[in-house]
Amino acid sequence: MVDYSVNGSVAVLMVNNPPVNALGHAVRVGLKTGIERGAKDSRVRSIIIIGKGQTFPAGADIREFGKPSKEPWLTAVGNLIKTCSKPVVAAIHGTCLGGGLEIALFSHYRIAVSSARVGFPEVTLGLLPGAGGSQRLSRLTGLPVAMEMISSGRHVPARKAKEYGIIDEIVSGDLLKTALKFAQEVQSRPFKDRCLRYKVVPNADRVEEYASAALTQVKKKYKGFEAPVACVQAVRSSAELSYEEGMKRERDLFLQLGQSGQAKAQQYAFFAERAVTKWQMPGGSYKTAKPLPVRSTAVIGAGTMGSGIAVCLLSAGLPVYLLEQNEKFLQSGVKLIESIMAGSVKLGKVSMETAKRAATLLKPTLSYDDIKDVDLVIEAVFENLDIKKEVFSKLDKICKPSAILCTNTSTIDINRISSATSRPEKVVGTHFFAPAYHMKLLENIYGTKTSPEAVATVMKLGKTINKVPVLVKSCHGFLANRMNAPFSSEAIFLVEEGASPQEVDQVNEDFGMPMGPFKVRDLSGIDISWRINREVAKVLGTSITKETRFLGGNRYCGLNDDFYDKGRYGRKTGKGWYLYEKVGGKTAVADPEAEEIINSYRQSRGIVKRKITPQEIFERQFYSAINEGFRILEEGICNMPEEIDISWIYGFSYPKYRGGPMFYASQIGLQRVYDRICHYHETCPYSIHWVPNRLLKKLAENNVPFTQWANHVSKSKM
Ligand SMILES: CCCCCCCC/C=C\C=C\CC(=O)SCCNC(=O)CCNC(=O)[C@H](O)C(C)(C)COP(=O)(O)OP(=O)(O)OC[C@H]1O[C@@H](n2cnc3c(N)ncnc32)[C@H](O)[C@@H]1OP(=O)(O)O
Repeated sequence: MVDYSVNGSVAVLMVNNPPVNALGHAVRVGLKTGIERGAKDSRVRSIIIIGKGQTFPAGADIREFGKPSKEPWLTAVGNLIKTCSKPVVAAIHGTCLGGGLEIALFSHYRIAVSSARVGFPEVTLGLLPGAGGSQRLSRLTGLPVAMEMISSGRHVPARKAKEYGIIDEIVSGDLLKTALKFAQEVQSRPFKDRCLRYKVVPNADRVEEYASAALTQVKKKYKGFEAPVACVQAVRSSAELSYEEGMKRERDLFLQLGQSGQAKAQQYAFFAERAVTKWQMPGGSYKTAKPLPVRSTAVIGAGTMGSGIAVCLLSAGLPVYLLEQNEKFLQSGVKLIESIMAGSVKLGKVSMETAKRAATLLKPTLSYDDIKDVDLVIEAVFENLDIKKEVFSKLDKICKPSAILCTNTSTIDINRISSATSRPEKVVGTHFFAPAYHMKLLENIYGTKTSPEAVATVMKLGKTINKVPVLVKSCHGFLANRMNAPFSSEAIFLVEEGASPQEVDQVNEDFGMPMGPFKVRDLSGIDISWRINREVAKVLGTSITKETRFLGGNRYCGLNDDFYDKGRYGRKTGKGWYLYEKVGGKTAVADPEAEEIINSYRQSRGIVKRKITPQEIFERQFYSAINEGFRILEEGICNMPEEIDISWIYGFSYPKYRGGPMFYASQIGLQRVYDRICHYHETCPYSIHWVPNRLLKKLAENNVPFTQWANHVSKSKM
């Protein structure tokens, strides 16, 4: 795990633990032994620590977290480096993160190639640097930078790290050769004063000012997360306490966070995000299917979604033909793209160069002929099967045979769309979430005839455009919207029965959702849900009237329709479930007129308002979604609960510190969740989503641990 060799007067400790040289137990033992050996070796006058393969150690081995820790701890290894009688040089390439940066900061010198990045991403795992990083970094960089770096987990490019004082020299050429030269040069220099613990924290007297600014920032930016606040507190202690006391404070905070549910959930989310990249479908998987090259693209439809999707492709450097049916719509799409780009530059999310390049890559057109040679098309027209089929039939005639034809449908079965083409194997769903340029989830959907090659292409495309792609099997609503349906229906049923929109939103926001369901409805537009309901009714061969209380045999609430009838479409009209300061405003306040609409709706239907507890609001929304999640698993719409959780985190901004709805259910205990679902099945009849799922029942009865759920899924499918 750590290879020891001597080159002239320099010992080289080469960490060899692919893929990221994580500092697992064997590596820690190897480093300890290597340092001790180098210190004793009479040929050796200095020591290099370097990573084999693609990176310097990228941190502790996260898989060891939560298991009994085995000595030596990283701190003990670091102390050996720090007190070594010979100077130690960290030679950095790739990603020097977490425990890796701890090792580098314990070393006497740090050199790095310009492509390297350094950082303390522990906060993203619900933790803070636990081996003294919060005490040493501030001594090098000063308090504001240390507070920001550690509480954000940001990866800092080598050049910036040099400016901060973290890196001593940026080197070029072969890293090992350069490091050997550097290590020889430093042999004659005194190095004891290089030890960071003896340095004074710059501007320590301004700690109060820096800490309060940092706390205001993190509480706003990372609302609900515990670790960022603890990170600021740990850095703060480097200025307020002695080094030893600061180390103790850091350790206490580390242990406190380590035992919290948030850390467990965030670490689960880390691995879940990687698990979903290992997709599988009948006939292929990430291992066997090869993606086709995507060098040129087209987006059909320049509305809000189409333009947002174009921004994603353009930002990744892909040429985009933007196709519309008339000049007016086309120009409005181009304007929208320009304004999204300008906004992203202003917010520092996109560089000016990227925006300028994007402008040259955008090709607005009214002609299908222009897109005949593109590698991939994404259709983003109105959510209507007939319109989509018409578009796909045209694409089938025009596009080259190898082109991948994607649809940005949010609900319609891919098989129904692909039936309009002679090449259903090339048709695949790419469901973006609004706003498309911001939300990270890309729900990719395969139909019965979609080829693994087409899937591999859109899974790769997702990564290219900086999304988190999750693969699901086609069905009505797919994964995300299928689970969202009971979740948001229950919100409206709760208001129908007696809760206020504010009470429902508050419960959701207290749980950590960035916005409650009624604020979301106001944002996306009450007219949109009104239209979707009519589409659903049409598919069911019926229509919606004032008397409609059931749709397709399921409970239906017409409150949304009453708001629509009053022209209250949400933010876009300045009023919806809430009142806004202006048309397009963002500040939602309770509105007596909205309350009146709700009251008269209840009266006209003979509904007696009742008091509903926050607990009931929470369970009705989240447990009904979880029940649907198990149904989705049982039907094989996805393969593992991680796919559901990642979809919620990146599609609906579900709080990462709770892991996702399925992980959350595992923490509550499946038997309890199942019992409550049975309870609501009795008390809220007429909603099919409360029929308790069989897979959930089976897993609950057998007390199956979360990690085994996926195995039971495949068995239940056989
Ligand atoms: C009494 C008690 C006293 C207390 C004493 C406490 C002492 C504590 C001391 C130190 C604590 C240190 C804490 C840490 O170091 S926490 C870890 C910090 N590091 C990270 O968070 C980095 C995580 N990794 C990444 O961000 C990326 O993987 C990256 C390194 C940027 C590489 O990205 P990419 O090239 O895209 O590769 P993947 O992300 O797909 O990863 C490839 C596979 O490697 C696995 N992996 C990555 N990092 C780790 C890790 N740190 N530990 C274990 N495994 C890791 C990842 O899961 C992929 O695996 P697979 O291919 O199976 O999916």
